[in-house]
Amino acid sequence: MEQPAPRLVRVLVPLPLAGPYTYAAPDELGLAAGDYVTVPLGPRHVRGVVWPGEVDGAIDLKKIKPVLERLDAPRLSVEVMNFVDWVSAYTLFPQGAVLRMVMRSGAQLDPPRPQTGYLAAAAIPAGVRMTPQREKVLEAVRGLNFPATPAEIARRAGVSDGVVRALADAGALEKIESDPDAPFDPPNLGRRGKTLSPEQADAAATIRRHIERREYACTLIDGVTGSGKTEVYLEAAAAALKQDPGAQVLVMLPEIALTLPFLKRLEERFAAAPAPWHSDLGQAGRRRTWRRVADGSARLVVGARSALFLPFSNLKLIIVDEEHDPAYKQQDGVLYQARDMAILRAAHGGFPIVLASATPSLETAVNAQGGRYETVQLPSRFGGATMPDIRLIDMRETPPAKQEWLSPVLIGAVNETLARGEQAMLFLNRRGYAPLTICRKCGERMTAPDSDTWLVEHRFSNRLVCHHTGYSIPRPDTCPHCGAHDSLAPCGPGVERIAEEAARLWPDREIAIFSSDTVINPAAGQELLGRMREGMIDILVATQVAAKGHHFPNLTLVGVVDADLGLVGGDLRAGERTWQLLSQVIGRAGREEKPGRALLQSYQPDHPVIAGLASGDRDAFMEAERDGREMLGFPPFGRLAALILSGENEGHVNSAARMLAAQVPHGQGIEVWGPAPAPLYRLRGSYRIRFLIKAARDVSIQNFLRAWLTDVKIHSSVRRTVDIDPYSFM
Ligand SMILES: Nc1ncnc2c1ncn2[C@@H]1O[C@H](COP(=O)(O)OP(=O)(O)OP(=O)(O)O)[C@@H](O)[C@H]1O
Ligand SMILES: [Zn+2]
Repeated sequence: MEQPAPRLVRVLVPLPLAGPYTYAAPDELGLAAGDYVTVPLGPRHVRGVVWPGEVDGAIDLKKIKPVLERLDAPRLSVEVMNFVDWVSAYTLFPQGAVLRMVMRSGAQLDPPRPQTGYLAAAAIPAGVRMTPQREKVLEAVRGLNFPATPAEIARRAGVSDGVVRALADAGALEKIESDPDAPFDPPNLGRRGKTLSPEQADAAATIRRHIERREYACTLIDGVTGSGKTEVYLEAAAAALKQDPGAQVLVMLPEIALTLPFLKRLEERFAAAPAPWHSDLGQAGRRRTWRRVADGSARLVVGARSALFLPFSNLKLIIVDEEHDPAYKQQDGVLYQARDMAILRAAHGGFPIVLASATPSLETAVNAQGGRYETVQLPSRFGGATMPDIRLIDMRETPPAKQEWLSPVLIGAVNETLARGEQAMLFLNRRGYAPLTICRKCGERMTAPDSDTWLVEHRFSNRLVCHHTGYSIPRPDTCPHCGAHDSLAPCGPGVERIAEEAARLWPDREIAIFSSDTVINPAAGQELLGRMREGMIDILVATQVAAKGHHFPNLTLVGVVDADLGLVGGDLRAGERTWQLLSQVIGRAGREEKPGRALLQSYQPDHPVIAGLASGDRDAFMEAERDGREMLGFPPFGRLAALILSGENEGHVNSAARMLAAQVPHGQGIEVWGPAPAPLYRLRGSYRIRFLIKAARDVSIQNFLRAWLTDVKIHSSVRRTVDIDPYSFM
């Protein structure tokens, strides 16, 4: 008798393959689209997802292998699967590479392993011998409000694991088996937020109307720094959560430094901690959030850009805070713009999205002007606080002392501020001590051996570091080129050097550096921010990590050490970015009753960006930016894509570039520039060549690239990376 033909399914695995593969679906597994499964792939077993859509007709049944098992996890929703397909079609990265962002390592699909943790026992059994080390453990355990592992307790107590285990064995600690995927407490929706000002209430009502209609709509909250945008969108979040008992809300933030204080704020608002998603979460924390987002029980999620790819079961609102922030662009792996993809997600999911910013991106501003987004405005600070007074310091007229960076005018302002018992921030968006190290003897510049990049001196760690690749070496005593002793001289300042100058000027004051080097983990960041808020720090020397979101009540002076810094280089968004960053930083000053001021040190005070910041005329600046981009047909008036060829064999990279250049297809409304050596021609030992493709708005740049790239076969050692809507031109 003939076997009945097996039912066939498509399975997408989280690998950069062409698309889903076909497998036989054993009846007993009862498979449906969205199920997580294990399938054989060559000699390996891999995890993937049963993908929607028809199996390709021409299939050799003899070659079809069966799905091996179905994994125990809630089905991936059709919406998320569609989203994976759209992101793939938009970015031109394979579906499997996008699915990988949803499935991660796949470890969260393993069955849960109960976690053993310990708390303080009610009493210490008689006869347990106490030692100073054991005392430390007991003290650490008494401070716990959750069962912790022996390793965690040991870390807190500053002893070895063995001490903890011995105490546990002696019965002095209580053993608790806990659910590693413990559900998140539901948000308390009966709790009311802060009483909104009339402007805030209007803004919130507009967004609520979109939520009630259960339709896609994009609303921009355009409000100055400190205007209370957060309170407005929290009202919207509450409304969406109330509307439907299963609804999920995602709040996206550009950076982890912002995430932690924000989690606290939400916890206060909803009397329950939201589900967090960020790089510092650890395996267990990630797993818990992932599983609870998948089963729908995590209703309020706060995360960095990758949170957009969590397996939501019922997402009903997305909020993108600081929507203009360039950190929303993912710069490795699948290259995507999380704000743009969030809008796509909401549009296809048929639910509202909210963007918030004090300095909207030009893309967003143009969409708002064109009526594609609705805008709600908060033109003044909450509670009557005034906007800071902004002044330029012309560095040509009042220069700093030799080998110093603060002009007498800024120094005077800091003195006044400190004398009033207030705090100052000195802002310089450059990590480390000095961006360049030069040999005074032979003129050699210290560069990375495998990249065309300068090595940045870091005094804390006494190393020279490449900021592009992370490569570093101990700071040498002799010049590697001419061998001269003690000849290496730092050129220019980074935050560490500014802090050194500040310590010379204000030796009795408390000075702290806030940058990603000095704040190595979120806990350290929290601690520093706490000290700053409480006024224990007089002068904070900071990079852009301190620029956004923070609220320091007693900070009244912001000094921008080098306002011109971001303007160099031919980046299409250099002016816009400088504007946004400096507006954010300035916005940290005077957020409560004491008025704030900002001083910008500049060697080109007439530059339109610098002059515009000083006059505070955002509309004029945006208008000029807009006209410039429109004239050149740059985004959002046209589309851009970059094609980067890279490889360790320079000859292969060059010939691939020539082949591609020779076969550029003809396309209406499309221009291809290049090939040209990338500004960073050598990076991590690879040679890099770039093309830039510009298309009119109504042309599919993806179709053009697909046609071009599938036709040309290049050497297998050459990597080809497509970057749709590039933000980096290096
Ligand atoms: N309706 C309100 N009632 C009481 N306090 C409020 C209200 N709205 C805002 N605030 C307070 O004002 C300060 C600024 O508000 P918020 O952080 O929401 O502003 P923002 O516009 O998001 O700021 P930024 O863009 O600078 O980060 C916060 O301390 C906040 O708690
Ligand atoms: Zn030398």
